[in-house]
Amino acid sequence: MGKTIIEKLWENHIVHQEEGKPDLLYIDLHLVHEVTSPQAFSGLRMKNRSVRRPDRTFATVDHNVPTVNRFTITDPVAQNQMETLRKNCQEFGITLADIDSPEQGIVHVIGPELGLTKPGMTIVCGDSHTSTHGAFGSLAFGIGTSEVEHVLATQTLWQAKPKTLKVQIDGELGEGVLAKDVILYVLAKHGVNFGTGHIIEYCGSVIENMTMEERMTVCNMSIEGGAKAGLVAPDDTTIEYLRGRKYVPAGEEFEALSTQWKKLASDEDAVYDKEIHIDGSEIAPMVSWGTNPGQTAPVTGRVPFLNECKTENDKRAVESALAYMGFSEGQKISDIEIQKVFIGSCTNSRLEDLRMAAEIAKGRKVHKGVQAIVVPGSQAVKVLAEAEGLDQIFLEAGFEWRDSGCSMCLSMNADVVPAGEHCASTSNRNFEGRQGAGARTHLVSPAMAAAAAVHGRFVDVRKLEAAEAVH
Ligand SMILES: CC(C)[C@H](C(=O)O)[C@@H](O)C(=O)O
Ligand code: SF4
Repeated sequence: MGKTIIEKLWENHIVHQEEGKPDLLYIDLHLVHEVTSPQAFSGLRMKNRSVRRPDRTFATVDHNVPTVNRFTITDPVAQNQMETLRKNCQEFGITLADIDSPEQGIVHVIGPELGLTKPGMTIVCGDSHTSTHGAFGSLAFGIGTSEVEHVLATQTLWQAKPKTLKVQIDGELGEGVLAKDVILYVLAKHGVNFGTGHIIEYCGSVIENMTMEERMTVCNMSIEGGAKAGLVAPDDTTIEYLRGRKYVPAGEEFEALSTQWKKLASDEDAVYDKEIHIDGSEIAPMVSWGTNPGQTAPVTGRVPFLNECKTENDKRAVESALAYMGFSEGQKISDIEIQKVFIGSCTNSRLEDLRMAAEIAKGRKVHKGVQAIVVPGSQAVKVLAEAEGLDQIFLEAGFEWRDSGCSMCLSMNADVVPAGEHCASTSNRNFEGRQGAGARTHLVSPAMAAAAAVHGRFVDVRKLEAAEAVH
């Protein structure tokens, strides 16, 4: 019987295996940020240990960096975490993309951008959205702080082997339907637990036709479906994205690596523990209306009526989401008024995402009473976006143009949504209080977020001009 890419990656990294116990896996790349690493380094220090492979470890600051006046950090907790990471990296010999580095950015944006992320690798980080790196055909997952310490000390990790899940998305996406809509649709249809205990392989024509940026958006939210990780087999798109990047070998070595990478693809006769099939042509631009990413509807739809809930549990979840979000049953998505717009996060803050938002923003104006911020995922994305004039498009339309960081994705820095306000956000999580106490998050694509900024409510990006002719 053939093997899935998931099994191939797993087996390639086993250092030690014993019946009935987790496997010991070798870790190729360990990414580190300021929030989940301080205790891990303290642990090392207490035990008098060093970092086993500083050359396979790379750090940056992202969660609590300010996105305006970035060198004036007023929050003492943020200041302390960043200072601690700086000291730890110096002491243990780890490369740090610090706040003043042109390589600084959200850890899941800079890994791929620098070519640290490569096919065939095991990649870990003390952060749940490490699944993003799976887009490159790597086994990438988030770990806890004690595991961060274990990897720092040994470059290995104990892991029980998860099951395999194939998510095949065939057909073609309609105009205006983006990668974010694809993953939101999967979550709306299959719920936030469909991936529990599994590693997902995404495949099918829709995935094959996606750029690396789009694949990253999809893999990023695997964790929202409960999966351990999500990945896409490497192909020519992957190889062309990586060619010439800073940490990727050049010349003949690159060609040899590319040949190896392609062999990772699942064998024709590989069998998965579970499969999900989706027709891409059914997907519309999506908007989350509730307090988990599965509580999502097409922009043309509405929030549920309570009597549509199939179980008591469902009903309770919908009831509490409606109360938190301030909605009544059956309310139309297009009637939701928004006050904040956040274009950013490791889900949707790469150059392509910003281009798609700018396309909508161009020649339009942010709606009165709406604050809209655009936060590039890395300083490198910022430079590239500015080189093609995207900052000017946004600024002329009334958006704010910021420095890179996690920003409004979670309330760990100054970018917070006030209680009761609705935010159209290109991020990945919408639970209660995520963007600030009482904040109401709606997960959408970059195009949908930009359109919401212009209209002050959700509009169908596929019918933008028609909508504007009416108003
Ligand atoms: C702060 C960090 C531990 C957290 C995570 O692991 O995901 C954050 O990145 C998030 O998105 O909630
Ligand atoms: S952008 Fe958001 S989801 Fe991504 S790492 Fe930062 S806080 Fe987590």
